[in-house]
Amino acid sequence: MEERLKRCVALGKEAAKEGQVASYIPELKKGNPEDVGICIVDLQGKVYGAGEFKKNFTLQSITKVISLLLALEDRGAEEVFRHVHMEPTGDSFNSIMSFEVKNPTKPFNPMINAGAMVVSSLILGDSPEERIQRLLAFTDRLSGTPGHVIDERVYRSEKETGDRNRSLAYFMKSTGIMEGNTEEILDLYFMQCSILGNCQDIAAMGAVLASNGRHPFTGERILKKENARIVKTIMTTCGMYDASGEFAVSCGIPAKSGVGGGILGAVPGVLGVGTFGPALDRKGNSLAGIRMLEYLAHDMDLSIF
Ligand SMILES: NC(=O)CC[C@H](N)C(=O)O
Repeated sequence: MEERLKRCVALGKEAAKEGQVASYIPELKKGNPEDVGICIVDLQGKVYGAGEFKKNFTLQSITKVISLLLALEDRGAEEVFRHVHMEPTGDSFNSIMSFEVKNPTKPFNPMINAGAMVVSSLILGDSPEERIQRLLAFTDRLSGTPGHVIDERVYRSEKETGDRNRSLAYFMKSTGIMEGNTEEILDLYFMQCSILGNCQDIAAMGAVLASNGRHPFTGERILKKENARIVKTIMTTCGMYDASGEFAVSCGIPAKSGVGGGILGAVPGVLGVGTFGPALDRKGNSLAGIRMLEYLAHDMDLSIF
C-alpha cells in the first residue's frame, strides 16, 4: 500500500502542473501548487499516507458534507429537504443564474454554495458561536482527531471578498427560503469553509461514511446509517460540482472536493480516502486529487459502479 500511495503522489504532482491555485479568495493564493498528499483509512482504522498527508489546508466545500450530516442528525431528512433539493445542477458551485432562472423555490443541492448556506442555517444552536462550536466538535468526532480550528486569515479573507455568496444569501432571504439572520448565516458559512484539516482527517470521515456511520478508530456509531447513505448518494451525484458526471465515470467513488485543494472519498464497505493538492482545474476541483483517485480506483477496483 505504501508503494501504491507513493505512485499516486508522483502522478498527482505531474497532473498538478496543469492547474492553478484558487485566487478568488485572496488568502488561498498562498497555497503551494507542488504540495500533494494522500491518505487512506480502512474500516479497521488502519492509516496509510504518502506525501503531504499531514499538512493542514482549509477544508472549504468539503465542510458541506460535515454541515449536511450535522443538519440531518439535528433535524432529520424530511426537514432538511424541505429547504434544499437533491438534484445536480450542471453549473458552477457559486452560480447565481442556475438558481434564479431555473428554480427559485429552493437551491438545487447541499453541495453548491446556496444549498450549503441553507443547510448551515438549519444547524441547531442558540447563537452563531454555539453553532460553529458544534460544527467544530462534530468535525473532531467525524475525523477522530480533537482540536479542529478555523484559519482566521482565510475566514477574514473570505468575509471581505465573499460578495457572490452574499448575493446568493440575500437572494434566498428575499424569496423566503432562508430564514434567520442573513449576516450571521453568512458568517457561519465563511467560518465553516475555513476549518483546517488534513488528508488523514478527511480520509477518516470518508471511512465513517464508508462504514455506514461507525467510526473506524473506535467502532462507535456516530451517524445514523440512513444519513450516511443519503450523503454518500449526494456526493456521487453532486460532490464534484459540474464535473460530477465525468468523475463518476472516470473514478466511481462518492467524493466531495473543496477549493482549498482537498477531496474526501468514501468507498462503501471498503475505505475512506483523503487527497490534497491545491492546483485546481477550471471547475474548482484538485487536479492532483482527481488523478490520484482515478489511479487508485483502477488499481484497487474501487468504482462502485
Ligand atoms: N468550492 C468551494 O470549495 C467553495 C467554498 C468557498 N468558500 C466559497 O464559498 O466560494
